[in-house]
Amino acid sequence: MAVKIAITGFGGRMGRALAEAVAQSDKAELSAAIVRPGSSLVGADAGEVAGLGRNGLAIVDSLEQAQFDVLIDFTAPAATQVNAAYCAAHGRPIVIGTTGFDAAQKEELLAQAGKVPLCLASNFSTGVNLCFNLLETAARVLGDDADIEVVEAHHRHKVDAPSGTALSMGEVIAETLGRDLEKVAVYGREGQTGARERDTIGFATVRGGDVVGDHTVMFLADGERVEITHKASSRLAFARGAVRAALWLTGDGQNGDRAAGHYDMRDVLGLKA
Ligand SMILES: NC(=O)C1=CN([C@@H]2O[C@H](COP(=O)(O)OP(=O)(O)OC[C@H]3O[C@@H](n4cnc5c(N)ncnc54)[C@H](OP(=O)(O)O)[C@@H]3O)[C@@H](O)[C@H]2O)C=CC1
Ligand SMILES: O=C(O)C1=N[C@H](C(=O)O)C[C@H](O)C1
Repeated sequence: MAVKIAITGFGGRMGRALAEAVAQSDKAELSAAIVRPGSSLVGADAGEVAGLGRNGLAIVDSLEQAQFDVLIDFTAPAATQVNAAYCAAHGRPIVIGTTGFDAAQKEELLAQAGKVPLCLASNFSTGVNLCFNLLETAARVLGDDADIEVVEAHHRHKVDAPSGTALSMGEVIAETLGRDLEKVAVYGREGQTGARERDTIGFATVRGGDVVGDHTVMFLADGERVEITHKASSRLAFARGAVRAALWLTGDGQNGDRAAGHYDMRDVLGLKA
């Protein structure tokens, strides 16, 4: 039996990409498409809204009206909090791609992982998760001799900065080097900054056009530099990863749900040592 997937933020860029990724999977089916309460999309055909052709599923505006085995949520921090609490109260696994949480929001969100399996990742593409492992190696080999800078570029509509992925890259590097990212991060530079301090990790943000998501980490040493770059050219790269995570959380609908807990995409891909 196909795993029943519900998607919140259905009318958004990722909501539509997720619908396409679910349609491409032979192990999953779209069972609910949820939008903001009162949205003009309520009652519209989900397949048509996603550009996939009519599928007979009417869009709804609350999780109470949805039947599902697992929820995929790419919305905004406040909405994700509410949706995760609903899943925890109703024993449903949840995949979360939303970025831009502050520390308190993240702590509250992760408390739900005590009740249900929860997969939270700033980036669900296979390539970025591979990059996290490459960054660990690069940091181990070069980190003490190199200045480390993270540069990211995204489309003009993105509302949070730096991107969740850039922050995750910084966290992976800082953890590998035994540094505390909160203390060493430098977010943009302007004016009389003084010379660069060796242990800092810099972040630079570019916003514009239709860039799906570019990330480069530079390890800048004396006489040489290494750059690790990922460029997404389609949101399907994220959406397919999120569907894979949803199937993984439910044991592909065959083996029952995973144990309650906090997972990420590197768990799903088996990329953790
Ligand atoms: N982890 C990953 O791999 C990726 C993560 N992202 C993240 O996913 C999130 C969404 O990105 P994207 O699809 O581009 O953004 P969009 O703005 O296109 O979509 C967000 C959707 O969430 C809905 N939404 C926002 N707030 C609420 C609310 N309070 N209640 C109900 N619905 C709400 C919006 O509804 P409405 O239109 O009515 O406002 C919209 O449909 C971002 O945080 C982004 O950073 C994006 C790509 C990949
Ligand atoms: O908002 C986006 O578009 C993206 N957000 C994620 C992030 O903040 O890292 C992932 C991806 O880069 C696209």
